[in-house]
Amino acid sequence: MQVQTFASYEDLSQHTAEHIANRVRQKPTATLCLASGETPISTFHHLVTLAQTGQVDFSQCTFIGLDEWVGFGPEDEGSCAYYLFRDLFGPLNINPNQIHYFNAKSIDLPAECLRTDAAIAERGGLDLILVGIGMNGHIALNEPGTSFNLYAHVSELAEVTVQVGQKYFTQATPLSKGITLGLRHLMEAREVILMASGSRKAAVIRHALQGPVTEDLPASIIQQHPSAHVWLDAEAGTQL
Ligand SMILES: N[C@@H]1[C@@H](O)[C@H](O)[C@@H](COP(=O)(O)O)O[C@@H]1O
Repeated sequence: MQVQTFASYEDLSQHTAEHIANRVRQKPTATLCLASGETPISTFHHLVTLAQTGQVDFSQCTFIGLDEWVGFGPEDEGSCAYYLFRDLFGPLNINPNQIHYFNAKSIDLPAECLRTDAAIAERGGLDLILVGIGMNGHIALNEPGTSFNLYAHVSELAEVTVQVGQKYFTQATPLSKGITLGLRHLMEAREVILMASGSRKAAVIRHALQGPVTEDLPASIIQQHPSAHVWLDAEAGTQL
């Protein structure tokens, strides 16, 4: 695990975008899984600029969705997919057949999980997964207590996740479950980037990186990944 702290959120975002672009230059058919949430937004803007100025080409990549609130889809403001389409897939003109995203409105969510597991396996695994970290140490929607051995699954959201998740919506929105890639996908990905920004993430980053590896703190598993980068801005790194 390589940990690096950048002076600012901008520096963190630019570095992350350059790294992802480099990987795509090396492997234009890469299978990528990129988190939504606030943290990677500026990274996405940099990626769009790099693509629009001809410095990288995503037209042969496959994008796998990381997670979604059950009952929500790309057309719903506040969903995970909504932000990805708004900030990345839309501006990059990604062809829908390059995107594999959970249908979190499906009446058969276990089948959605199997479909997603199969999509990843068919492509030979994830080349790169970019994740954020929740206030309780969740990764994607793998909440504390989730087995490290799961592939895609439906999760019961923790109370803090429901509360913090309101920031993505313009009005109070009841959330109870998520559909998410599992930590086994994270561990099997060829490369992992965990990004964190802001002082509110400093304590959970310290616990995840310097505490025991435990299912009680899902992000701690990153300590065991052979090719993991943890990239922070100065505020998120203050407790290390
Ligand atoms: N489901 C998302 C995660 O995929 C995200 O990475 C994390 C951090 O979000 P943010 O970047 O907004 O802090 O929590 C959310 O609940």
